[in-house]
Amino acid sequence: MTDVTDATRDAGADATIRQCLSLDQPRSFFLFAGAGSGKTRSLKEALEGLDTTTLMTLRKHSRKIAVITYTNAAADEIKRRVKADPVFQVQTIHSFAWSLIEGRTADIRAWLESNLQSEISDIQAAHAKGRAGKAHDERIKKMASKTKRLERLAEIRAFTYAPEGDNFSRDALQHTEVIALAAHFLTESETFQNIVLARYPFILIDESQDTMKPLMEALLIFEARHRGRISLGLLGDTMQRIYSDGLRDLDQRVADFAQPAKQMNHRSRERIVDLANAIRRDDDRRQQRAREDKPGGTVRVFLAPSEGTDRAVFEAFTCAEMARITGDPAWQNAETVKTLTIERHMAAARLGFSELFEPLSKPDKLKDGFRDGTLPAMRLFSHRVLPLVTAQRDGDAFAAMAVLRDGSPLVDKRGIRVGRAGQATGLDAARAGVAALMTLFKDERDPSCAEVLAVVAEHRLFPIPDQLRPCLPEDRPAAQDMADILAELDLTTPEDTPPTDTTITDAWTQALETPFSQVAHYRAYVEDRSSYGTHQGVKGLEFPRVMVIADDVHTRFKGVASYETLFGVKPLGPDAQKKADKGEETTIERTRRLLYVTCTRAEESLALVLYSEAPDTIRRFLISNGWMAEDEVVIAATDGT
Ligand SMILES: Nc1ncnc2c1ncn2[C@@H]1O[C@H](COP(=O)(O)OP(=O)(O)OP(=O)(O)O)[C@@H](O)[C@H]1O
Repeated sequence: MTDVTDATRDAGADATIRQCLSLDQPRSFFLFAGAGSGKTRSLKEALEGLDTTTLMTLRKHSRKIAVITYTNAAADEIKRRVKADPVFQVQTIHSFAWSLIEGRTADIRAWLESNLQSEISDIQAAHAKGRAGKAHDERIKKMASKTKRLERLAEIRAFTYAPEGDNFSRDALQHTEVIALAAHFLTESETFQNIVLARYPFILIDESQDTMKPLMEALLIFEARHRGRISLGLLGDTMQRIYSDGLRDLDQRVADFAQPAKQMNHRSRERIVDLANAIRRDDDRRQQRAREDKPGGTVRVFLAPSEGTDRAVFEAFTCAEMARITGDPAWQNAETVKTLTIERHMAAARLGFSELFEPLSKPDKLKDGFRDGTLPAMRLFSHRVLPLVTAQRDGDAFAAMAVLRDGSPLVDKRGIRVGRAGQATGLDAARAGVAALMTLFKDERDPSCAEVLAVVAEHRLFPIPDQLRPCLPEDRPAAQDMADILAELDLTTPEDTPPTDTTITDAWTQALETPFSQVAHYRAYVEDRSSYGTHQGVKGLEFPRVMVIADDVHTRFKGVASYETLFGVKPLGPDAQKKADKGEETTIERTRRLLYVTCTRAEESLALVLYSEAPDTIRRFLISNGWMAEDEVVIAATDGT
């Protein structure tokens, strides 16, 4: 018998996956294992390890292996590992869903028609019961726009969809529609199921605990119906489910799947693995082993009162202390410490884009898109104007032209056609617009976003999204002209929302006062290029030094998580208590999972910075629950020093 080592202890899991990925006898599997256990690595190795006969057979019959990742970055990493071999179709869930339904115009139209009709009748029913007021007006608007979309459905020749982009045009589908359509066809259409079976013998999903419920449900139904003809491979960790999109009881839905197990944590040093085990003990009790060649490691908690503590000073002190305790000077270099905050606004303040963040993160219709970088009005600045200005500053005419080609109606061939008699061609107009834009930045000036917007609109450099139109200076005819051009190019949003919502306009009016330089900080942040991340944004990643900041007082979306509740400073509210009694999820479980995800990103050392109304209570919780030793908790004086 060979000796079991850390490297071989979990080898059985990889062997099981290899057996499941068989064209003759495909079997579904569910690899759910803790943080750093090498799930993603197992996925890559399973793909790389496929034998030549299997690959040749797949190619011969134009079949593919679908690999679904949570982010584009993860997809790119896997593509690199499989040397971009087209037999592997690696993409995010939205791209995958779109690849399934793209081109099925008649079916999509029929589904949309019935969906819009039922949405309209739901709104009508609510309308009949409702009273006059804001909601009443909203419903009228919604009904009108949905009715308009319904009437124009027949004219659409082909539906379009950009998994990450702005789905503006009349023929564009929205993200939720694409997911719902794929789920619908997968469960309702036998022909569709046969096409999917013929195309994909194996569908592998990483981070499947967070895969959108409707599609995951549909895949499970589809798999059960065709068991033995397909391998649905699910990888993930229920303890790392951080979005409400994921299927809560996924682990109980896969009783018939092979269930390879893993014990090791290959990422973190022993002390960090011990903490992760302690956090998990109150949940599903799964425990991991650290590698023998990764002993030691450092964990410290830094507690300070939420009132009266200067966050910047306290966090600088934390880094200095961590450098001293670990003997690792990199703790004092902001770029080599990954700082994780629960919400973007905390990072926004620390990164310097608060003036954009404050107004735009409040209104319901803006906050999600703003936070995840998909809000069309924000993208005008972050994904059109910013790269254009950067390219111009760098003297990169090619890059500038690429930005214009991608988004400017002036350079779009339809835009050139719109040029009326006596007007300059689109290209000349674009050049003049860019020159005007760059004058704003002359002599190191940092213009406001409002100034930038005015120039963009006046020169029609880019389409002005609906939400920004009421903010355009009224004395310029460009606003109306732009609306005309948009109507002609059909670049309005599908439901053509009339931009009359004053909350949104007020938010934008305030945000537009922000110096344009903050847009670059914002973009670096949404693209995760800064040294700050959110609890949610770092799944799957790892960093040598991690600082987790928990600051309930500065948490806006109170329902998301509450460290004060997790650590027993605040009790659950009566409603939450009722939920808990019924076995439903509460803030405590959600916060515990977020804490688990963040702490397990650390490889070498971890600092937890907690601001609390009762630091002593937290200290007692941590020590009595065996999460921390006494000398691992550093507590600030009551005045925050
Ligand atoms: N068998 C192994 N031997 C050595 N290193 C490993 C092994 N498996 C994984 N690792 C390393 O451990 C780290 C974590 O692996 P990986 O990211 O695949 O884990 P994961 O289970 O997907 O993590 P998480 O769920 O926390 O995102 C990586 O640096 C990886 O290279």
